[in-house]
Amino acid sequence: MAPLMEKGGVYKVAVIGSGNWGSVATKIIASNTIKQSIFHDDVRMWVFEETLPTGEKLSETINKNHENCKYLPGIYLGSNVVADPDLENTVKGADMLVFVTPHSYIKGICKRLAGKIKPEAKAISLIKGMEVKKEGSCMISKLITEVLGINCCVLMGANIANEIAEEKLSEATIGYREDQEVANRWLQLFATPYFLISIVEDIEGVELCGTLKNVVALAAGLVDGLEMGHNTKAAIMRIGFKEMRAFSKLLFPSVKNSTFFESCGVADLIATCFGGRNRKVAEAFARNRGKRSFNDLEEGVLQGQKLQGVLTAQELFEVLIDRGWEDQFPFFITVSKICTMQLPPRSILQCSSVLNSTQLEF
Ligand SMILES: NC(=O)c1ccc[n+]([C@@H]2O[C@H](COP(=O)([O-])OP(=O)(O)OC[C@H]3O[C@@H](n4cnc5c(N)ncnc54)[C@H](O)[C@@H]3O)[C@@H](O)[C@H]2O)c1
Ligand SMILES: O=P(O)(O)OC[C@H](O)CO
Repeated sequence: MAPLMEKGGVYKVAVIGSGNWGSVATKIIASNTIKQSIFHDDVRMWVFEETLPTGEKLSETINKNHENCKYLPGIYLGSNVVADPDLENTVKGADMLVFVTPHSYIKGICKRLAGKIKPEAKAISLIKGMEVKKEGSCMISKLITEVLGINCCVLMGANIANEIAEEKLSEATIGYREDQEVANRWLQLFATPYFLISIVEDIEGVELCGTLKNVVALAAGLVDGLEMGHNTKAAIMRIGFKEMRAFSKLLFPSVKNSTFFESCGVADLIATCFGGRNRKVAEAFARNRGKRSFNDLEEGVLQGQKLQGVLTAQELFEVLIDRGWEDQFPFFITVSKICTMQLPPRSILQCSSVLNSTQLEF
């Protein structure tokens, strides 16, 4: 008998990650795999195992109740979701790999998976972050491709996970390089009547939008904590958006202006600056006058969920210094120095007037 893949048949999907967005992404995917014959019904989801206060293992409760009671309580994931604490077993035989972990863990995960996945498998990254190496910065999709030797698209957008879990209308953007057929298959896996997706051939642009908006969201949260009001917040968002675009285009001249007007760009910036976790923790940081560290606040405010913006701000700082670009990005530099407590939260207001006076155009 011919293998299933050759008769146009069944793509097996694995999700690597089971946090807040990881669980929602799995719920969406599981609702689609069961409806579409090109996908294998079951979706295997890797769980970074932990023991709950009840003494039960998280993966066991997910499989028993079809709900992630720690990272997405109260939401039915689907009976075809199989939680698996064994990373290698999760990806065994999978044709489509969805990566959705905090960005700090992805390199270690990929190294563990090297040589253990199907060579013809395809990947997509939902991870908003980047990696900084001695040789320069590296997007997560590139890291996945380099370590695993497979094609990797990205999916980013104005996607506050808890709202999509309740099936409230949202949009997202898939970024791809060259192979549109693969991007279309990802669209088929993710699109639902409440999750509308567009596809753009600008992987770096899409991924940098998703990554850099977390730094702007920290600034928006600082402004909220300082009780500066809507006009100041809008000014901060505008300046941050400008630096997002300038940085992206300096790093990758191929990045398209139009990408910034997709869901991954301006829409995600707005959603995150009003409803995201980076904003929330930065607000708490400013209210504490910068006396409690982000690490300390993250634990208390997010209870196991992870901030991406603080690490990204530090990574961005390293890139800017390394390339000698610091004078062109006073906003990013200031946010990173506030995060490391070298500057007080109020400095965010001074850096915006500096930037306005420089009138840099990109
Ligand atoms: N939550 C959202 O609304 C949202 C929306 C869009 C994109 N994202 C992005 O998705 C990615 C994943 O975020 P999330 O919200 O799913 O996660 P999360 O922040 O809710 O949860 C953290 C996850 O990290 C896991 N973890 C903890 N220690 C670990 C370790 N040592 N190794 C591996 N995993 C470990 C935890 O088990 C948990 O699954 C991030 O890049 C985030 O920016 C999140
Ligand atoms: O909660 P945040 O700040 O990690 O942002 C969540 C998503 O990225 C919004 O699209």
